[in-house]
Amino acid sequence: MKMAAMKIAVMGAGAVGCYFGALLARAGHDVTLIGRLGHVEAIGHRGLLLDMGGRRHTVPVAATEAPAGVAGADLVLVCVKSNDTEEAGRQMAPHLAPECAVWSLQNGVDNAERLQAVLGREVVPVVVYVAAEMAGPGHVRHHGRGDLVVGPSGASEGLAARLTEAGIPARVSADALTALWTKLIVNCAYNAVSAITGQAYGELLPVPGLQEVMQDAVQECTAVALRLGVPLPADIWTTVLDVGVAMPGQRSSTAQDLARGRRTEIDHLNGYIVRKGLEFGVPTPVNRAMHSLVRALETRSAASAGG
Ligand SMILES: NC(=O)C1=CN([C@@H]2O[C@H](COP(=O)(O)OP(=O)(O)OC[C@H]3O[C@@H](n4cnc5c(N)ncnc54)[C@H](OP(=O)(O)O)[C@@H]3O)[C@@H](O)[C@H]2O)C=CC1
Ligand SMILES: CC(C)(CO)C(=O)C(=O)O
Repeated sequence: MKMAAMKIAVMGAGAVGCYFGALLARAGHDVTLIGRLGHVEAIGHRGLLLDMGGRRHTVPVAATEAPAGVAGADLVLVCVKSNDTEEAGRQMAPHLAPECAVWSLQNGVDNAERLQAVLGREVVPVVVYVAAEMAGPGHVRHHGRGDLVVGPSGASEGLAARLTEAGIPARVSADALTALWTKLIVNCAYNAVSAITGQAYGELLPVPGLQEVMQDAVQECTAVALRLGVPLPADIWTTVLDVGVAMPGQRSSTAQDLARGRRTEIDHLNGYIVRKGLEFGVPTPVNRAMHSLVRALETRSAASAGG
């Protein structure tokens, strides 16, 4: 028997939100994207463009600037950057239906917790494995993967099954926090270094001494995770190294944000480790240096963007 379509809202119509929103709309779900005017107008005018697998798809989907677009949704996917979490939460809060499930599809380890504090309801952390970018207004380009690891909750299994049917492999795992932390540590190793040097991973890994600096950052992250009681994979450095080796041409999202004059998520990557280190008495000098240097670059790129 065919299951009824779900009503799904995406808060933050950017790369991640448009990619998953497009797949869900194509599978017949009633999707509303909530985003900025340029994207909303383009999507309203000619549909959402999705470049995937060497083809361009035009996906008819509702799009609005109004946070009230979450009203009546069975599921809200929160896909804003980590700096925008609280604001997005405050905007959505008055409109959420009582039974609506809220998932955080964001990098960083505390978005679900921060959103939960604003909304006063459960928010499920979801680890997102995808490479996607906005190619223009209402136009998303998919580069690879597209699977989710979903934190456990009463509704997680049922919803993950529906997403999997829609072509989004989603598995529920009690280890979602460990997976989020592993991703955070990868980001803490590469993102600032790539942003500061302007190099791709295949260029920076062979630089004498740089891997040792990255290893020091990873060791600090591991010490913080241990203090917080978060289990990590046994050889986390191998996991970190493998990511860079597998994508030699990649520059970090932090490097890309800086190049576009956008605020980075560094406060929620190395900056998070520094804050937690201070709170629990764990020294984090390498993460502190990475965080401060990227903040300095942000100031410079904002000043040049302003003229
Ligand atoms: N892109 C990728 O491949 C991956 C990204 N991630 C993570 O996913 C999260 C989302 O990233 P990504 O999709 O790349 O980011 P994007 O910047 O592409 O998308 C976020 C969008 O949400 C908009 N937005 C922010 N606040 C609001 C609001 N209150 N109402 C409406 N729209 C809003 C932003 O607008 P504006 O820019 O004007 O603020 C932006 O257009 C991040 O945490 C990222 O680290 C994880 C895995 C892969
Ligand atoms: C490319 C990757 C996986 C590692 O830095 C990433 O998540 C990012 O750039 O934010």
